[in-house]
Amino acid sequence: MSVDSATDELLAVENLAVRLPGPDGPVTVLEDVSLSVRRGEIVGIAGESGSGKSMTARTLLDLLPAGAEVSGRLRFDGAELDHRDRKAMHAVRGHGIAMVFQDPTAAMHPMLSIGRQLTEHMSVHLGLTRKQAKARAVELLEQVRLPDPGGALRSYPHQFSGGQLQRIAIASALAARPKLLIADEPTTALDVTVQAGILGLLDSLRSELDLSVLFITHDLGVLAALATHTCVFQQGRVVESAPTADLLRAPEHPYTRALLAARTDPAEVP
Ligand SMILES: Nc1ncnc2c1ncn2[C@@H]1O[C@H](COP(=O)(O)OP(=O)(O)OP(=O)(O)O)[C@@H](O)[C@H]1O
Repeated sequence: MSVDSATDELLAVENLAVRLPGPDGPVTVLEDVSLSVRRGEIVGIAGESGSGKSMTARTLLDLLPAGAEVSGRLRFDGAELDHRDRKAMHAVRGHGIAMVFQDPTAAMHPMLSIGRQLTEHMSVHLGLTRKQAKARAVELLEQVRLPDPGGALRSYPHQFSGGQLQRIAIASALAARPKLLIADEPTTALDVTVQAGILGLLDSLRSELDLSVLFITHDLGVLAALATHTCVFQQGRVVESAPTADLLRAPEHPYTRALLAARTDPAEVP
């Protein structure tokens, strides 16, 4: 590996295994998972429901259920991460890695204005004054191309469309200037055109902020124009890992081929 590619690395996961307690003893949910993300790169994680995509994200964010057994190596931003070191994991979760989910309202309070949600979060976690937090909130909403950021701060979640709410959730996730954004099916609940807007936004943020993105999806096709590299998960393992263009053009693993074949072309739906 050249020096350049070594310093370029933001995240490296090596031989990660996760076991969760079950009624009949520990259940393996991840086995021998390895992947890496460079700075300013979007990497896709694809696989069916239950394949371990979210568990991988939850391991990185230290959000595993109590009693989880984790083994393997995690390296983030040049430092070895010890998943047993709660303080170090907490620091990474707070500042280095942020997450957006399929349902943007999941992390929002329906009765609080967008401004209050964004600024309170920043006052508590980043120690900003009210004025600083408001200025930062406007800046964040501009970054996610939400029209009229000032007006948006005075509005409530129900006044926005699903796509706009997802932009606000992304703005909130960017508040602490994370280096890695984990996006777990962020466009699955959206119309196709709105979906394209969010994908375009993530790619712009990637280049403007040198942000890395781990994009989780069950739809391999979404990754075509977005992710440079894709890992395909099946039953808690990475069965194929390749540059996205190669993987889509010539999938090697039968499971990847099946995933591609299972894609529904909207034009074919009667
Ligand atoms: N709290 C839990 N305790 C035990 N097993 C769990 C728990 N949560 C998830 N699992 C199991 O872990 C495996 C991986 O689940 P995971 O949520 O990572 O899948 P996924 O690929 O993200 O699926 P989806 O697209 O539905 O979110 C599944 O077999 C699931 O049943």
